[in-house]
Amino acid sequence: MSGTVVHLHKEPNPTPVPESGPVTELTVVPDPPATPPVPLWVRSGRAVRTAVTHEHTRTAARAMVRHSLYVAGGARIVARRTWDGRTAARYERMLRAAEAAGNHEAAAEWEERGQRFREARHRRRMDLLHSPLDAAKGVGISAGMGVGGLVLLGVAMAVATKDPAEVVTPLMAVIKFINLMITIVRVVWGPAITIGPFLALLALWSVGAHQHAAPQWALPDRVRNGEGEPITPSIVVKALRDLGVPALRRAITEMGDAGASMLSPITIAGCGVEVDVTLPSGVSTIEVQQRRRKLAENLSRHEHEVFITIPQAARTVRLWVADSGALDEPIGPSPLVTDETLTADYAKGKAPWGQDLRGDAALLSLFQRMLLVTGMSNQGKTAALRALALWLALDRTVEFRIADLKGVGDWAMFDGLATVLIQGPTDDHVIQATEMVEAGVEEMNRRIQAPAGTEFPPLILLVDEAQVAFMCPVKDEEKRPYGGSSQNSRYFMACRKIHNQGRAVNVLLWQGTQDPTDQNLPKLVREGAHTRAALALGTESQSRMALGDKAVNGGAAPHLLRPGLDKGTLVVASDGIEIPKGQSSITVRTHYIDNDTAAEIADRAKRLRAGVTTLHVIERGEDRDPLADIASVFGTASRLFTQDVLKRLTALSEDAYGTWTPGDLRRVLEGTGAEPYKSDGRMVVAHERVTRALANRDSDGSASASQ
Ligand SMILES: Nc1ncnc2c1ncn2[C@@H]1O[C@H](COP(=O)(O)OP(=O)(O)OP(=O)(O)O)[C@@H](O)[C@H]1O
Repeated sequence: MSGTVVHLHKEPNPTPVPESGPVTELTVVPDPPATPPVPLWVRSGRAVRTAVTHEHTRTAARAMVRHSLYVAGGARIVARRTWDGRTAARYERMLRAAEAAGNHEAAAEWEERGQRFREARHRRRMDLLHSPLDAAKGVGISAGMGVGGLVLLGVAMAVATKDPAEVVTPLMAVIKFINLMITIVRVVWGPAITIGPFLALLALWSVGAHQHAAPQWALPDRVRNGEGEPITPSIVVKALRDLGVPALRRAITEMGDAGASMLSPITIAGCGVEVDVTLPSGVSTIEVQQRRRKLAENLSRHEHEVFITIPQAARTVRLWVADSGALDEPIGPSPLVTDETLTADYAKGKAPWGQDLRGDAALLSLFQRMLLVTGMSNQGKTAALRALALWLALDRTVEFRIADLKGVGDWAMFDGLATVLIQGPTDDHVIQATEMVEAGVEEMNRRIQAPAGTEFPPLILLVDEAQVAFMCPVKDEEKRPYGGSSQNSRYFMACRKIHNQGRAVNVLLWQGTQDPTDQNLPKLVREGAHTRAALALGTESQSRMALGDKAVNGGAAPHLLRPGLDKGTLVVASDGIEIPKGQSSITVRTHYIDNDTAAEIADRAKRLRAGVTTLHVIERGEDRDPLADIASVFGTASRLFTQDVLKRLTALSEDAYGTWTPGDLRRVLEGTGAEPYKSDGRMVVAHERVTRALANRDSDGSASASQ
């Protein structure tokens, strides 16, 4: 017993090791108890089940059923074809199809054709009534003429050979020939009778196999899952029939094979095919559009590989179906990368942004268009926006002022290229970005007031991650919020002003924003953009915010792009890009330009310019104390004209007061008791009143501070 025990504790007094060395103790491990044998019937059952359910068995069974059914299916097809050929069934079917599709013109035409067919058939049948007599007569005459001819030939031979027996020689030769024929037929007939049915079955099998005339489950895997299957009219019609729209199903069932008359010719379009479907009456385009996933599955495609748009023709949907997997292939590099000599032209040029689904270059005109790019996080919004900016930067007349409210260096390459570059997500950065856009508004106003015909270089105010600005809770000293969308929200109002009037004087706002909501992208701002583009979004309502109702009603569906997989793919609604007639949007797969390459392109753009000094922090008014500054510019004067106050303030700080107007001065002095007033017909400011206002404010401030 002790031999089978394994001690888990250390031996307190280890046995002394004999001098000859340690003794190895062997432990006897008992055999595990023998499992009772599984009864034979259970084992046989298991073996049978494994054999029956094995993939090879199933494939073989499927093949057997399939090939048998091909023969039956082939027979059905041949019978129908024969029936169609001999009766007016085809015309009836086409007539029903045209009626089901609501195409009464075509229905009338098919009815007329059917009528003509029946008349011709009637004539043939009537002819057939007289024909046995005519045929018998014909046979009699030709036989008589044949025998006569042969006898004449025999007579000629008899005269020539002087042998009267020759008269019947030609006749006998023909009789022998007929006899030979009968013998041949007799020999061949037996085997033909035996082989004939097999050949007929083979022919039927071949027709059935060609048409895949077997139930879906019995077809080979390749055909069953439709992988890589080309899109044919019958596949499209079947996909539409099984879409789950009862009216469509009924109409197509009534049409039978003639359902294909709903389709335009299927044409190759880029890495897929395109087909227009004229829907039967009673089926609306929206019903098809809403079932995109089902339609895609019926066509053996993924949802993102089928696009449904509404062209101009009434009751018509346009389907674009990608070749299986083609959309997952990357598109080539941007021409900005491959062509180092590329330059841009703001007014006449178009940015090479990517490719549309047809594989054609997607070129976007940026001329006098406000831009809005939205999308879920990390889908390529910044990259898409930056690609446009990089192209436009190759036009040396364009000035950029950029606020990147994420600030992780995505726009760092614009340092030395943009005149303003704000990078960071804090409230301070939002304040700076707001002031950048407000300065743009001032520039816009200056331009609007310039003499007519003045040319203005393009000024692009670019705010990436603009939602940060809209959501900023900070208020300025006049209690005006920087964020929000109220009438006194500073960022919002500045954007609206640029949207309203900036276009004509080339002051343009480009914004990139994430996950749009009514709060982080107010309606008026999103609708102010002329070019709206969206990467993958979460919901249809976001798509509506991003692109507008019109685009989404017309089939734009960025919410159906696959987050993560469709990075860089945008749905674009703009008149700056060529959109197929009748469509309201276009899907563009953009070229990706990474940070390093972007920096190289930015360097090229910098070389085109004489050297730009980038301002990183905007000199802000509130860093100074306007009232104290006004008080300080009087010197010994008791009062000054408002114009002189402004001049002296500008001399004090060009950045803070260089753009001030008398209105700004009035705004600061309003309510202080030191407002400008008229003296001898000119507006003046009194030194003593300003000093008093400053003293009052300071004492108020200290009073409130001491409370
Ligand atoms: N056109 C494109 N093709 C392929 N991949 C792309 C494309 N554009 C962007 N990507 C990929 O997506 C990643 C994120 O891009 P980007 O930073 O532009 O997204 P974003 O939407 O601005 O992100 P976020 O706003 O959340 O910071 C890139 O690092 C890149 O890998």
